[in-house]
Amino acid sequence: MSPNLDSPVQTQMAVGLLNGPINGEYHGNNRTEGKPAGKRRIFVQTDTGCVLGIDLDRRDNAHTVKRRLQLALSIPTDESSLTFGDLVLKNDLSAVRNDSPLLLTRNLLHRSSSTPCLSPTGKDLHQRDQSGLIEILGRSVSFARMKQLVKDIVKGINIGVDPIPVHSGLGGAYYFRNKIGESVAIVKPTDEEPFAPNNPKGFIGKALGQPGLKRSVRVGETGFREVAAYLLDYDHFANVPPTALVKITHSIFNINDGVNCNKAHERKPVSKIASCQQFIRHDFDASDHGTSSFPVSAVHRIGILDVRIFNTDRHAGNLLVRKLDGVGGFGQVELIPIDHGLCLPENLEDPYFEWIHWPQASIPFSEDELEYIANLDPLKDSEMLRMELPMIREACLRVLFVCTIFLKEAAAFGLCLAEIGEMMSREFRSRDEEPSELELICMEARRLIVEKEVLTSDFEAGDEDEYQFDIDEEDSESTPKMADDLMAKDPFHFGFRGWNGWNPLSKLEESIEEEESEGEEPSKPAFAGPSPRSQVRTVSKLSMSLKNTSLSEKNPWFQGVKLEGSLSGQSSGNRSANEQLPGSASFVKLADMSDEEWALFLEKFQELLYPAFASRKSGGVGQRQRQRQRLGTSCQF
Ligand SMILES: Nc1ncnc2c1ncn2[C@@H]1O[C@H](COP(=O)(O)OP(=O)(O)OP(=O)(O)O)[C@@H](O)[C@H]1O
Repeated sequence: MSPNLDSPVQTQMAVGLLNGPINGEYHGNNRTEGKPAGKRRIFVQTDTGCVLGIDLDRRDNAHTVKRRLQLALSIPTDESSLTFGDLVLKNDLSAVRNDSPLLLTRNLLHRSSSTPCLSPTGKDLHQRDQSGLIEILGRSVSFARMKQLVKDIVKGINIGVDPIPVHSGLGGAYYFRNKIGESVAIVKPTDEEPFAPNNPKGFIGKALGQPGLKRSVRVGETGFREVAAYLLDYDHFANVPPTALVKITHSIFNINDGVNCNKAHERKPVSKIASCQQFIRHDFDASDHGTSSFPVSAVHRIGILDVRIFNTDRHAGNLLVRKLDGVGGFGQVELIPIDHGLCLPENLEDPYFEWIHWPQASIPFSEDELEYIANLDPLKDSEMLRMELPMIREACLRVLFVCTIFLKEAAAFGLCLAEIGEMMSREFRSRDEEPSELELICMEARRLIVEKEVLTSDFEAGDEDEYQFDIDEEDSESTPKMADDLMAKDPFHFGFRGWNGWNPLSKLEESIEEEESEGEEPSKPAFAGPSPRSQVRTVSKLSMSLKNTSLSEKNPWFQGVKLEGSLSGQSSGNRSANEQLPGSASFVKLADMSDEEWALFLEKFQELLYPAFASRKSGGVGQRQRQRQRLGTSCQF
């Protein structure tokens, strides 16, 4: 078959397991144990959703994989890129582990959201597919429960119990059942997410890997986030149902024909990468019921998880409620958090915490909760996720890092869940979205490290006079053109320099004394290292003051930056998969810092927290009473 990427292909065949060029051997489900050293099996998903299993041996590299895909899918090797999380695989495949899902994207000229999902060619591929109906991708001990679940589903499928499509929600989802017809799992294929090519509900138009419903979460990447939330929920603290990433084959799944997105009429078994979560019997969700019966501890535990993972989609529909009356619960209920596909975004944006105004969230954390929070270790969390979900992007892990530190310090300081959630949430003033206090702290930390770098390099070069001259020139003679140039060079630095002669520090100095005498003596900071209080008070007050100032009013450049997304759209000489995400309306980017800058950033970030919390506490009542004009950004429709 000659390559014709624009022709509609109406049918989709089951996954082909492409063996090595010289009769590579496949070892069924006994993957790692049965394989000779160096053998791995990977799953390659095209940007239109098609999934192919490929056995690799030591000699394979990205080029040989693409060659084999070219034979199967007729995509010329020079017109496609193979990516694995952040990595564009040029040649070396050593970072790719057994059972990893890779993404094959066609280069722009040949990529179109209307391009159909190409079928693997050749009947023998189909016939050689020896992989099981459902295979768990990953080997965490946390998936033990999932193994039994998979067995139950396979038994159901084998005796002809069909899955049931889920009608609610925007994405494709299916209840898979056991042999007696009970729903035991909800399966959400990654290529049926909102906007993904095979979405069954009409929300299509993007290829896998492009920004999705939330701009900081790419299409096709919600599945591993669901798993990340489960894996991070140590000790089942927040009650996230067991969840795993699976490769699953069934004819129920949806394939759009790629031209006008009609469903293919002929249903054939098709393989998908999907999240698979245990089905939890429940009575209603939190949107159907008053929240007063919700246990304080359940709200706290879910809130703690949401803060750690920066959940942008905790709407009431994503909290299942189960009555405990049957077992002597007397009106008590259990909460089950679901749908974590929009957590761990690649940038800080606006989270959505439904619980933020529930009275439970204003009750102080219990001793147990404080102990759980104190024991959280973002370094360990990141290592664990890298190990279990190797496709996870570093940008997501940095968000996890920042949020976990923020939570730990805030809880140790004595803030309650509602206060923490509010500090992480953006506000809308005069129809402008403004950065959250958390974002302002991050922006300030970035500014400080840039400033430190500039000072260090200038000090080393011994040209203090010249530096002073530069500053003066910037301050007095900035024009839009110059501002663009400066932003391109150093957006954070410039963004917080005095604007149009207005120096926020002069205002701030006046209020420091007042506030100190008014406020209670705050508790000790939880972070180790030198007390940052005196050093950082001024800069932190700058952030807090900015929070109470309309940024776009004071700083015309700021608004421009936000609209253009320049803050998040920097590029570097090194091409990485990360760069494919276009600048979004984020105020601060974490992913573009080098390791050294990141370490410095975390140090500055931590230093800035204590004064920020103190400021929050001292102005807390007024702040909380202020009417917050929040526009819902959850994804519930
Ligand atoms: N683990 C579960 N157990 C039982 N029911 C579930 C579970 N997960 C999801 N559901 C049900 O399936 C519905 C759709 O699931 P979910 O909200 O996760 O899908 P979605 O497409 O991501 O939805 P949304 O567009 O609201 O984000 C839910 O409203 C809920 O009723």
